[in-house]
Amino acid sequence: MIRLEGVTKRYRSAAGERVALDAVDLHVAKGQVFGVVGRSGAGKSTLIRTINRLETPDGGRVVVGGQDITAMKPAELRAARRRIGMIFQHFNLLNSKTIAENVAFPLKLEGRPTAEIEARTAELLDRLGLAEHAKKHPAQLSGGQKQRVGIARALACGPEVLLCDEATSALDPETTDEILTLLDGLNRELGLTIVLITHQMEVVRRVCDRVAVLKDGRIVEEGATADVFLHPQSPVTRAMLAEGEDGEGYDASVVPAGGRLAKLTFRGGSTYEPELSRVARTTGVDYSILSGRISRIRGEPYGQMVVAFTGGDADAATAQLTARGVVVEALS
Ligand SMILES: Nc1ncnc2c1ncn2[C@@H]1O[C@H](COP(=O)(O)OP(=O)(O)OP(=O)(O)O)[C@@H](O)[C@H]1O
Repeated sequence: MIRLEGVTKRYRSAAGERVALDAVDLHVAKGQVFGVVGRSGAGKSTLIRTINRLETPDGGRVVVGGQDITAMKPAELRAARRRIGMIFQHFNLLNSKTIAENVAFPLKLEGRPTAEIEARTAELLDRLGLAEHAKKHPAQLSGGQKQRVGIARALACGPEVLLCDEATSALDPETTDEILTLLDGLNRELGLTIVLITHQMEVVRRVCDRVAVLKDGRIVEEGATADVFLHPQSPVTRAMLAEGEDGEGYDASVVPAGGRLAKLTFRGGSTYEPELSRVARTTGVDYSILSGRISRIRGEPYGQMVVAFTGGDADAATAQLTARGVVVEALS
């Protein structure tokens, strides 16, 4: 659905030249929710803005729905942008217009008939739970309500792709959750392809099928969200994940002499199975749990824990756990 091929972007300023994107390749399949994470200055905003050409790359190509966005003339680009909605961190609503007028705005720009504009606007306001606010102005709404107006406006022309530029960064955790639930529903119900950029790993954990990690304008890691979260490869991914977690550390000094330390990852059905006690019974190992958590990544349950094995046959325990689909990583 979306393909970036060798996309490069440089900014020139008095301070010199800055490479914001360095030969980025990316593929987002139709119907996916794709997250791009990275630290401040990594190039996330620049990347997402190349998809609807709010930023024009210096090199490479951006192809959306088979069409090369980078090669388009202005009229073609205007037509292509109808298929690509966008929402923003600070909502970017028109403050002098009512909520209904904000939602109707893209349809008016397109010159759609008044009756159609009214019907479509009413439908969107209803869908996003904003009908009672139609005549209000943005200043009268909460942050979460304003973002829902932003989403309604972005959906007005029936896009296939929704770009979300730090869409929940200005919201409190509860409202963030509400907006993420909404985006998740739009993806599942309408098949909308969503690309979001964020510095919040929790946002990716909640809604993204795949994630790319950006550092200094380059993708340092990319994969299915569960794979990247449970087995991060790059230092920046590990650091960003560690920041969001409480009590993830463990005290290795408590490991009994001769004990073997391992990180165990359970996914899907095995998360709730008593695998450890089964294996302990048959191999005679004892285990102590040093840290652990059970959670979900885009709805899929997983468990991850650090354990110390002592006594019995630790090799057999590792082999049995692996055979049962548990990923065992030796830490000592
Ligand atoms: N218009 C501009 N002129 C000059 N430099 C820019 C411009 N826009 C971005 N940059 C620089 O390009 C780099 C990437 O910026 P970008 O905003 O894409 O990063 P980001 O990951 O979105 O960061 P943040 O999370 O802070 O928004 C940064 O070093 C930034 O200072």
